[in-house]
Amino acid sequence: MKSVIIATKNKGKAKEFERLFSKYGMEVKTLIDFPDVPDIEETGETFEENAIIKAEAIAKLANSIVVADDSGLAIDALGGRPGVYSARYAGAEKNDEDNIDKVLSEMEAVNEEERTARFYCALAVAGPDFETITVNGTCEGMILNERRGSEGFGYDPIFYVPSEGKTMAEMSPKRKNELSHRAAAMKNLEPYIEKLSLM
Ligand SMILES: O=c1nc[nH]c2c1ncn2[C@H]1C[C@H](O)[C@@H](COP(=O)(O)OP(=O)(O)OP(=O)(O)O)O1
Ligand SMILES: [Mg+2]
Repeated sequence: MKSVIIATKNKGKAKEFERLFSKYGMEVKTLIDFPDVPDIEETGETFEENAIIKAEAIAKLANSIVVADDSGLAIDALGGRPGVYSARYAGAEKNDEDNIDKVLSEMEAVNEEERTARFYCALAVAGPDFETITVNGTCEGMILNERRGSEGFGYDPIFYVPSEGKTMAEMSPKRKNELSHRAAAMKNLEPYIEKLSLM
């Protein structure tokens, strides 16, 4: 089976990519299996820049084609925060529960109709002999006042998708992978999957 390296240490993302790439008959390897690989500092100002930084750094180390995902939550009432700081919003140790608590407290006084938000996902593909490419995907939703559901990861329990009547943590993993920002970005990656003969 063909395989692809995803430059992530996030177990939630890894699980989703396993499913998303299995559609192309591809197996996913991540940095979770390579604990010695150092954390790549995400110094970019945009999701795209950070995805490129991660993909290129790991592609260089592995001398291989690498995909990286940089993603996060942009809340309108918070001026787009937590944005590129989503993972470290409540501190450097990257704690999903603390991040959610911080968002909930900042959103406490915000009216229902002003609780609009979207998830962003930038994917970068880097490799030894081509120019790095990037694609994007988004998913629109609303920030709830409390957690709902136990699937998924990150901000999923407070991210409500009106068309589904569910938070992302209440959806099946299969359904989330049909409508998420990551799914949308993967759809945009599709033409390149063949072109880069990742398959
Ligand atoms: O589908 C999602 N459902 C809920 N939350 C999500 C999702 N997608 C991204 N997020 C949040 C989690 C984290 O707070 C940040 C990603 O930060 P981001 O730097 O891209 O990932 P990370 O540091 O966890 O792992 P890595 O850089 O090794 O891929 O956005
Ligand atoms: Mg990160």
